[in-house]
Amino acid sequence: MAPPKLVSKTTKATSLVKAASLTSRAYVTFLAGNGDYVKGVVGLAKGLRKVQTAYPLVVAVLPDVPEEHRCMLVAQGCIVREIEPVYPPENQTQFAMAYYVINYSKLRIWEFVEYHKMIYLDGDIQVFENIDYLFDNPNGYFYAVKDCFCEKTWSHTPQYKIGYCQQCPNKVQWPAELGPKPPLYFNAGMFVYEPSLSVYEDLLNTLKIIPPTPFAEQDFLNMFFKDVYKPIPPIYNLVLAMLWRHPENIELDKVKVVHYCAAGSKPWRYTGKEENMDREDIIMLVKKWWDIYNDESLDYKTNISLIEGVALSETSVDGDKNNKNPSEDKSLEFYIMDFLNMFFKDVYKPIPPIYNLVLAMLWRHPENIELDKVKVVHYCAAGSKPWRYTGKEENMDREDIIMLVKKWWDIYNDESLDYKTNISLIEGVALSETSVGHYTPAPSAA
Ligand SMILES: O=c1ccn([C@@H]2O[C@H](COP(=O)(O)OP(=O)(O)O)[C@@H](O)[C@H]2O)c(=O)[nH]1
Ligand SMILES: OC[C@H]1O[C@H](O[C@@H]2[C@@H](O)[C@H](O)[C@@H](O)[C@H](O)[C@@H]2O)[C@H](O)[C@@H](O)[C@H]1O
Repeated sequence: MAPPKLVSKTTKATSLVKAASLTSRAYVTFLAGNGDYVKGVVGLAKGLRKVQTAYPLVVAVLPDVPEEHRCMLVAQGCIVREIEPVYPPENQTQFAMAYYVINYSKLRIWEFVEYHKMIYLDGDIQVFENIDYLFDNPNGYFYAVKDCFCEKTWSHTPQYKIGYCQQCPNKVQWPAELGPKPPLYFNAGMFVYEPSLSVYEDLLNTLKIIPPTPFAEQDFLNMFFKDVYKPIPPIYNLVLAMLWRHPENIELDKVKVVHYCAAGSKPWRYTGKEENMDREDIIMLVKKWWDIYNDESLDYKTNISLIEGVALSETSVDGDKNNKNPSEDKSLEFYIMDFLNMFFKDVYKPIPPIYNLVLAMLWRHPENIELDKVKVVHYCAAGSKPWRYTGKEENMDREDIIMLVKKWWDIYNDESLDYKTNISLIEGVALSETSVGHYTPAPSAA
C-alpha cells in the first residue's frame, strides 16, 4: 500500500490534480465517531496489505474522529481525509433508522476526484484475496453486490412481509397487486465507482428533495444509480446473513470479501451470543479477521523498516563493509532509491531524460541533453533548489541553471495558478453542468 499522508482539511480537488491523475485509483472507507470502528479500518488496511494491493486506502473521517485514531490510521499507511457530515433534510431524519443517518456522509467520497476510480469498503469489511482487477471494470457503471431482504432489519418492507428476496426471486413470486417488482438492490458496504464533482453536486442536490428512508444512504444510492447499477457476484461482498438465508448461493471457499454486518458479527466486539453467531463458519470468519488484525508483520511500519533493512543490507553488501549507519553516509532517500532499484531491477524500463532532467547532466553529459525538449526538471544538484537559490555553489552560476531557476519562480509567483482561483473556476463550471431534474424516484426496496 502507498505511504501515508495527512491531507489538508479541504476535500476539494483542483482540475490540475484531476487531469494529472485520470488513471489513479484507491480503496476508500468511511470512519465516524470515537468508538471501536477504527479497529475495523486498521484491520481493513492490514488485510489490503496482506493481499498486496497496488493501491492506497483512503479513510474519509468525520470531524469527530479523534487525532489518536487518525494517527493510528496514518501509522498503518492510510491516507486520512477529513470530510464534513452530510445530513438529510431538516427534521426528516426520523424516516431513516437513526443508527444509519450518519452514513449519508459517505456521499462525500464522490468529491475525491484526484482519483479516477475507487472501491468503497465499509470499515466492517475484510478483503481476503486481491480484488484490484475490479478497477478495470468498464467505466460508467456502479458495481456492487445484491443485498438480501430476509433479516429482521428489513421487517418494515413489503419484500420481508411476503417473504420475497432478490436472492431467490422464484421462491416467492412478486404479486402484481404490489405493482412492478422492485429493481435490483445493492448492499452499499462495497461498491466500485468513479468520483465526479458534477455527480457529487447532483447527489447532494437530489438528497435535498428526497425524504430519508430506513436504510438511509443505501436506499438513496440505489435510487440514484438504479439505471447504471451492475450486480457483481457475492464473493465480492459476502453479507453474512447469506450464509443462513441463501447458503445455496454461496461457496464460502471462493469468497474474497467478507462483510461483518450481521448483528453480533463485528469481530472486534464478537461474543458469539447473538443469533447465528455460534455457527462454525462465523467462528472461522471472525478468527480469520483477528489473524490479520493481530499479525504484526502486516503493520505498515514493519513493512517500511523491512524496506530500510533491505536497503541497508544491500548497501553494506555492495561495499560499505563497515556497515556505517546510513545517516552518516547517505540520506535514507538514497537507501530507498537503492532499494527500489534493486527491487524493480527486472522490470525497470528506462525513459528519456526529458522526463526527469537531473541537473548535473547539463555539465556531465551535455551531449545527451537538448534543453529545449526537456519536459520535467529535477532541481537536485547542490544549491539548485529554487526556493534556496543563491548562485554561489559550484555550477550554479551557469546560464542554463539561472534560466531554469527563473522558470520555477515564474510558476511559483503566478497567482492565476493558485488553487482558490482554480476551484472557483470548477465550481462555476460544475454548478452550470448540474441538472437537478434528471432524478426519478423508483420503488425502493425499503
Ligand atoms: O459508529 C459508526 C458507524 C458506522 N461507521 C462506518 O459506517 C459503515 C456502515 O455502518 P455499519 O457497518 O454499522 O453498517 P452495516 O454494514 O453493519 O449495516 C461502517 O462500516 C463504518 O465504516 C463508523 O465509522 N462509525
Ligand atoms: O446505512 C445503511 C447501511 O445499509 C447496509 O447495512 C445493512 C444491510 O447490509 C442489510 O442488508 C442488513 O440486514 C443490515 O444488517 C445492515 O445494517 C450497508 O451494509 C451499510 O454500509 C449501510 O449502507
